[in-house]
Amino acid sequence: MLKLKRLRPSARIPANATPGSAGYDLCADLDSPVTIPARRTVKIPTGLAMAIEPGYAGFVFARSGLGIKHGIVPANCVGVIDSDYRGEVIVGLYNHTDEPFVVEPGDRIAQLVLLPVHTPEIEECAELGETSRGEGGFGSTGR
Ligand SMILES: O=c1ccn([C@H]2C[C@H](O)[C@@H](COP(=O)(O)OP(=O)(O)OP(=O)(O)O)O2)c(=O)[nH]1
Repeated sequence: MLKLKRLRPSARIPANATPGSAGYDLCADLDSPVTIPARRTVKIPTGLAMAIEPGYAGFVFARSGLGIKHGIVPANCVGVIDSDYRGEVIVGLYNHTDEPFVVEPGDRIAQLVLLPVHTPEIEECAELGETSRGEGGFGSTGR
């Protein structure tokens, strides 16, 4: 169960996920349209707070239409919503284009994906254990 709390009556509770869908749409909780200037970030409120079950976290991803067609994506790439966070979920949207972009009240601005997270105790050590990859990375296997 994902517990959601409306912080304002206008906030939109996302529809339940359908089989096969990974994300819950997050909507802009605005009184009036907000403009994201070119190459700028604007924090868009969702009007929602949530209690994610311990052992999980929420990840705020771009919607592909908004990102690919309009260049509007979360400024922090992917927002992380901690399970103990009880404040409002905010989506910082960045406008990658040279034109202003208008967000209308109720627009679906991002999607929330809930994923299990592993948070083991940290152990500092001198040896990490051998692997066939070793330190190879950053294109070491070619294109
Ligand atoms: O896109 C985002 C990212 C985060 N948050 C909220 C939920 C999250 O649990 C909290 C803290 O986020 P994060 O840990 O990424 O922030 P920080 O910059 O490390 O600050 P803090 O010191 O508050 O952890 O802010 C959002 O509402 N939207």
